[in-house]
Amino acid sequence: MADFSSLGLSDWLVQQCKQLGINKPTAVQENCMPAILQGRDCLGCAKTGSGKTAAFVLPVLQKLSEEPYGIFCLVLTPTRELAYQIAEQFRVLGKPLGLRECIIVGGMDMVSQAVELSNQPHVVVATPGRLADHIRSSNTFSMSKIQFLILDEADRLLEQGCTDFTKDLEVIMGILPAKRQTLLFSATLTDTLQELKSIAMNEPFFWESTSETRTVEELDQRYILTPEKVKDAYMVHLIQTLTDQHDDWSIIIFTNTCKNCQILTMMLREFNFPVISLHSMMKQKQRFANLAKFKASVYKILIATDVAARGLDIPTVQVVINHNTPGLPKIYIHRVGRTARAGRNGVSITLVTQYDIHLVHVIEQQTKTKLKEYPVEEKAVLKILTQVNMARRQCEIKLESTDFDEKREINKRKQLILQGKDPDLEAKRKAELEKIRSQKKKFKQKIQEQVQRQKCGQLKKKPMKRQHVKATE
Ligand SMILES: Nc1ncnc2c1ncn2[C@@H]1O[C@H](COP(=O)(O)OP(=O)(O)OP(=O)(O)O)[C@@H](O)[C@H]1O
Repeated sequence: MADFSSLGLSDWLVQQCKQLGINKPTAVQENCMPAILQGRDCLGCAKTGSGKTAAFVLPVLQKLSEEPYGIFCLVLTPTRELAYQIAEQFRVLGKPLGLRECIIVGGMDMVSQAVELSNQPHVVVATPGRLADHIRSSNTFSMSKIQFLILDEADRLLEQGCTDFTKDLEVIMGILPAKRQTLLFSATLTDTLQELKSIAMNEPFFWESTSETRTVEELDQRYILTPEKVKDAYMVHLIQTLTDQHDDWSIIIFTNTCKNCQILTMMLREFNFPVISLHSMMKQKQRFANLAKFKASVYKILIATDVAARGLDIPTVQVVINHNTPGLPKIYIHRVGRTARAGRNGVSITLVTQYDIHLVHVIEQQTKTKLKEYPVEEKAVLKILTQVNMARRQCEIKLESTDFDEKREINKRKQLILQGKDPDLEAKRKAELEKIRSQKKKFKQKIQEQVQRQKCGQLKKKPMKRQHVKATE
């Protein structure tokens, strides 16, 4: 197996790695770093927790130490928390260089960001929306000398999910030099491979780990089959059991909406669990503060939406619970990848209701693994069922009395405005679409009823015909 020196890193960088316990390159590092150091574009696809960040940070620092000038490297990433994490890796590994990095993400002060950008940092780590805003609104910085463009979680940046980055990416690409190295990394590149290849140029080097499965071997993947109405009781019982048995374990619970995230947090607090939440309706400072408290194990349980599904590297996380079964295998892979990182063990437990069984089958097919049942003592769950459901209802009522829904509406409107859309027109369009859809549904129903009636009529007619024939015979 190669060591970092033989891959082309200078002694100072090898020493920096050692200080962080990074002694031997992982497969993605061993394979991608030489190509990057040779100046090639690179697409790297490796499992969660396999060291993809260092696979691009180390070669960038190596090149920067040889030729430092201007804004040297731009890293784009889908979430704000991830931007801070990546910037920290640059800061720690690049300390001997006196590296100046700057983080450009939404929810933080734009003026101080503009000042930092105009001071020509070596590395900019950004979420696309906020960086595009800076490009649109000021000309106090230049990215024309960029040597490296890195898209971390590249497939997420290109897909048109609930946050669509494509327009912002266009703005950003517009100010970057054509001559640059482009590096794209993710644990799930394959769906968007062709698009990604077109962003990278010069025959990119492509490396994908050859493993059979798409999740790590150290991860024990489980499921619990539960009726929808008993799901929360199963979750409370599960957390109680896990925290009783392992008081040093940290747990992340993923759920599908901000509102659910809020309600579950309130509900688990009723049961005195040390819970904290992370979702996109929280103020950014609160998001960072909560994540920091979870990382420092001040709170052992984090309830989050998919804003925390990708990239976050928190070694103490031993368990991931999916409160809802993810609708896409890709989301499942990233969520459960928050545990069992860098060779450690971990457990994932997915709560599966009667409506989600087909989703589990698709997940199993795509990840090429079989989820095993997690044994639960049903009697114990039934004992707490009424108490849990009552607590949930009370929390729902409490939340309804706050301005949470109103804030959500305002947030939606803000998002639409940022996308250049008129919220009122959009609402009208949505209502019209809904009307058309319901008309279509009614029309379809009518036709079906008619066909059904005709069929019945024919069935009744047929024996009559036979009778008639008989009669004439
Ligand atoms: N060569 C190495 N030896 C040991 N640990 C390493 C090595 N390289 C990176 N690590 C550590 O492994 C952990 C996971 O790395 P990283 O966050 O880069 O994973 P990733 O592949 O980007 O995962 P994800 O797909 O979830 O974003 C980090 O704590 C990092 O410090």
